[in-house]
Amino acid sequence: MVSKEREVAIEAVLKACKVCQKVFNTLVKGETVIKADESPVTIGDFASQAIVSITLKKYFPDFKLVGEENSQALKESESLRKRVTGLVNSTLETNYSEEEIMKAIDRGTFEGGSTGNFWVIDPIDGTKGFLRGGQYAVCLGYTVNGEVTLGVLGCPNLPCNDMDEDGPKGCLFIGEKGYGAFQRNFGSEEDIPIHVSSIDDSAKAKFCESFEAGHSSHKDSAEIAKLLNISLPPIRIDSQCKYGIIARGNAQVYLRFPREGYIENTWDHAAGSLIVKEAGGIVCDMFGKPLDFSQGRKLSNNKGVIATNGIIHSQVMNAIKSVFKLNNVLLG
Ligand SMILES: Nc1ncnc2c1ncn2[C@@H]1O[C@H](COP(=O)(O)O)[C@@H](O)[C@H]1OP(=O)(O)O
Ligand SMILES: [Mg+2]
Repeated sequence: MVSKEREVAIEAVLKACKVCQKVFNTLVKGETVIKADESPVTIGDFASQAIVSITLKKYFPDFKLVGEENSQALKESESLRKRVTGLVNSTLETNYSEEEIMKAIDRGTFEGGSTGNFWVIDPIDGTKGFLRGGQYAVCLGYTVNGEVTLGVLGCPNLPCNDMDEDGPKGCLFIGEKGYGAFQRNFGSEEDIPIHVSSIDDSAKAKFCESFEAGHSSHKDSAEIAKLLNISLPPIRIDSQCKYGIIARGNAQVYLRFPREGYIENTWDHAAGSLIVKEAGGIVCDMFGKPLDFSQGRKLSNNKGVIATNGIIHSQVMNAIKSVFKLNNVLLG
């Protein structure tokens, strides 16, 4: 059974990916002088969130949305407002006013929490990857009583087949609680079931982590990889695409160790973590606690993120424990 939410989420994410690709092709490539407050990524973020919000409203008029963006910057800048409005209208072939676009973006100010149904959107996850022409994702999750039940990731630059850079690119990952995980390539209507890797020997495993060392300690993950006898170099890519490559078996371990004090946002993990779980993997924080999406806009009960194929999960958690004990970090 395919839920209405799932079909709507796919439509919303595909349209948002379209606007992101348009922004990249016309602004990132073409624009040489960019004002700080009107960077392509800012414009793309707002346009993507507006498109997702407008699409959700079409089918679910009372929807609630936890989104990364709000319209404050658009209220303060007429030219930003005009550009975002123009982009949304040209992509959707509509004629929304600037006020309607800002209202759509501001649907994303919902606080989330442990009760009721709401959507969670990261309009462009991996902004640095987006600007580099690397990996980024449009990430849409659906939460029921504090638990993610649906996740769709749109990954416009991700190779469709393994990590084959020479083949076709652009795919969706779809996960629905109890129904498994799927990949749908851009331009196709076929949902291909995906599953985590069956590798049971950590020495043969591949791990992935943030491209940006500032987002996750590369030093700690290298120590953990050494303990696990992982010899292959890490796959470093931006965004929730990392969850996608774990879910389809290109890597077995995703390690995320942010700096002390950093609390993750729910929109950075909602969709991807469900997709890995539905593909047969395990997702938790660095202490082994499940990610708790009932705490509002932040994962305030968690620290770091670990995703594995499940089979080598306990080995990975043991290696994490010993590395952080060695480094005198208090483990819960
Ligand atoms: N210091 C940080 N530590 C961990 N994650 C961060 C940090 N700063 C930003 N992020 C978030 O990490 C996500 C991208 O992570 P990755 O490294 O996996 O690509 C982004 O959503 C980004 O948030 P933002 O969307 O506000 O830029
Ligand atoms: Mg993000």
